[in-house]
Parts: sequence; structure tokens; C-alpha cells
Amino acid sequence: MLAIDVNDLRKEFQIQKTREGLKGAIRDLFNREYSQVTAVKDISFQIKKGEICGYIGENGAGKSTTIKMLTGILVPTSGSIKVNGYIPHKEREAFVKGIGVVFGQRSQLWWDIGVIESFQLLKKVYRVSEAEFKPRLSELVERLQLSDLLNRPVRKLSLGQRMRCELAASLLHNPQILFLDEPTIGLDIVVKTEIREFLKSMNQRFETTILLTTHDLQDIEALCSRVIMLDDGRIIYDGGLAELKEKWGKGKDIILRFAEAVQLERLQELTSGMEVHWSVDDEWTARVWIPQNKANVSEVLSRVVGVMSIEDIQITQMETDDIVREIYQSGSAVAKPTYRNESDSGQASQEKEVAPHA
Ligand SMILES: Nc1ncnc2c1ncn2[C@@H]1O[C@H](COP(=O)(O)OP(=O)(O)OP(=O)(O)O)[C@@H](O)[C@H]1O
Repeated sequence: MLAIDVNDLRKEFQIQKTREGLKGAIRDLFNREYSQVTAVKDISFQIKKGEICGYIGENGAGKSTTIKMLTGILVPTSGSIKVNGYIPHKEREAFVKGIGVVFGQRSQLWWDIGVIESFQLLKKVYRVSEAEFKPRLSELVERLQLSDLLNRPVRKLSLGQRMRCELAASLLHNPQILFLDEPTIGLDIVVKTEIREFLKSMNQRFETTILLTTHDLQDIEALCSRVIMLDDGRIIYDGGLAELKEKWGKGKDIILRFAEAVQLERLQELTSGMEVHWSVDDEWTARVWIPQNKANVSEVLSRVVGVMSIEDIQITQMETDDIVREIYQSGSAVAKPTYRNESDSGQASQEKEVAPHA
């Protein structure tokens, strides 16, 4: 069964242009000018029940906008969405009972009241019976180590403590699908690891489907068997993490430390005609990325070694972070989309958002 079914999904934002100065402000009052940003451009993907899928992309790629449409917070411009069989923005009441949402940057808990009181309110919002609520809460309290936090107001919690409470809050009604938007942002490595372990076990025990946006590729490594990669509102990769590494991870990254100061242009000049990519870490250190089948390590080194004196050489295989960076830099796994004439700077959106459990 499909947990999430998205077809030709598109989201355009109308944004109001603001003209400069008093004259501009007055003109704006009478004659508003709008421009358009297309955040999500006709994307399609399907996610099966029980899958954990990473949804990644650079800033502004359209990840949050997609999650907001999938959770019914925003209405799509066109295309279709079915989540758990429901159309999120239309069948809200039935729909929200089956989903949990965590926005790392925004709290669903009430700031000034005790955590447990927020949980009680959410129990009412989701109409969870006492019989279901009690065991569920005690399990979440135990698994996420919340017992000391329950009576504290949310504003007094550290970020890591709050995030553990947010996760519990999103799971109180035992949703089949969990949407996580940057759940580990700003957390230290210990809390990140705890949260990853917790999500993995939830997924294994309850077959909870998880769609996760993150900039932390360790989250992806730890949790996701599949990744969907977005660039400028379009999907540029959808497949297994292993295949992504297989396809793109072939090549070598060499770090060279020179005995003298080095310049990027000089290195590029030495390897001119070769398909390699140089970058400079500091005055004495440079790195070169050599894609497989494009050049080989000894060829690149031989061009440099005879000319410059080198103190140290380190050769590494690509990690997931590097692979993703490489894909972004090269445009995409498929064709690079062309930018339409759209801009969003200094402009106010007309869009209204609905709270997930409103
Ligand atoms: N309410 C809005 N009104 C106007 N434009 C918006 C609105 N929300 C998002 N956008 C624009 O849509 C594009 C995609 O934004 P979105 O927040 O979905 O990206 P993202 O991939 O989540 O980025 P990040 O990693 O920075 O959170 C951006 O150009 C953004 O400025």
C-alpha cells in the first residue's frame, strides 16, 4: 500500500513587490505589483508504507514547501497528493489523525505551560482515548527520557530536550506517517544519535512511514534506504542511497599539502585539459576531485609533483556529503533545469498557512 502518492505537484507563490521610498509605498497602495515564485515544479513520487525516505536539497530547493503541502498546511497550485489515502488540505480532520509532524524550527508545543499539559491538549486535539494515551505516553517518556521534563514549561527546555518532547508530541496519537522537517538541526551529536535510534526503532516496531528533510547527511546514512533529491523545485534523484553512492561515489579526493604557498589558478593550469576539480583549503593546502574514468591519480600527481614541492598527500574515497555536494555542483543527476524569470527578494508572500493540527 502507498503511504504517500504525489503526482505532478506544483506550488507557485504570488509575492507582492515593494517599491522603494514613500512614493513607492503610496504607489503600492493603489497599484500592487506581483511576481511569482515556483517553489515546487510538477514533481511526482510514491512512498510505500514502512519506508524511511530522506528528502534533501540545498536551501530554497522546495523541501519545506513540499512537506507543508503533504501535511495540508499549504494548498497546491496543481497536481495531486494522497497521504494515507486522504487529500491533505481537503479531508483535514480525518487526515491529521494519521500523521505526525515535527518542524525542527518551529514548535507544536505551547511555550508557557508544562510539557505534560501540552501533551494533554494534543490528546484532546487528536481525540486519543485515555486507554490508548496512558501506555503510549509512558512508553514515549521512557524511550525519550522525558520524565524530568514533563512538568517544565517548554520555554525552559534546552533545544535537545525540546526536540525529544516534540517527537513525543508528534507520536502521541500513534500516526502511521511521520513528517520530519530538520529534526536534528542544532542538536549535539549525542542527542542526534539518540533521536536517530529512536526513529529507527519506531519504524521497525510500528512500520511507521517517515519522510525526513535534513541538511545533515548523517541522518540520511543512519536512517534512510531511499533519498529523493530536489534542486530548484524539481526531483533530480530518487533512489537508494547505495545506488547514489555507487553512481556518484566513484572517484577520488586528494588533499595535497605544499611546502610553499599555492594558488588555485596555478594548479588548474598544471592540470589543464584534465576533467578534475581543484579547490583550495588554505594557503598551503589544496584538494582535487578526480572523477573515475576521467583522469587517474598518478597522471594528476605527475603533473604537480615535478613542479611544486609537496609535504603530504592524502587520498580519500567520497563520503555521502561529498557525493551530494558533487551532484549539486554539477547541476543534477539528470538534466539541469532552466531557471524561469522568478525572484523572491524583498517581497511579501500572500500565502496563508494552516497549523498542522488546526
Ligand atoms: N510563503 C512563501 N511565500 C513566498 N515564497 C516562498 C514561501 N515559502 C517558500 N517560498 C520560496 O519557495 C522556494 C522554496 O522554499 P522552501 O522553504 O520550500 O525551500 P527548502 O528546500 O525547504 O529550503 P531550506 O533548506 O532553506 O529550508 C524558495 O525560493 C522560497 O523563498
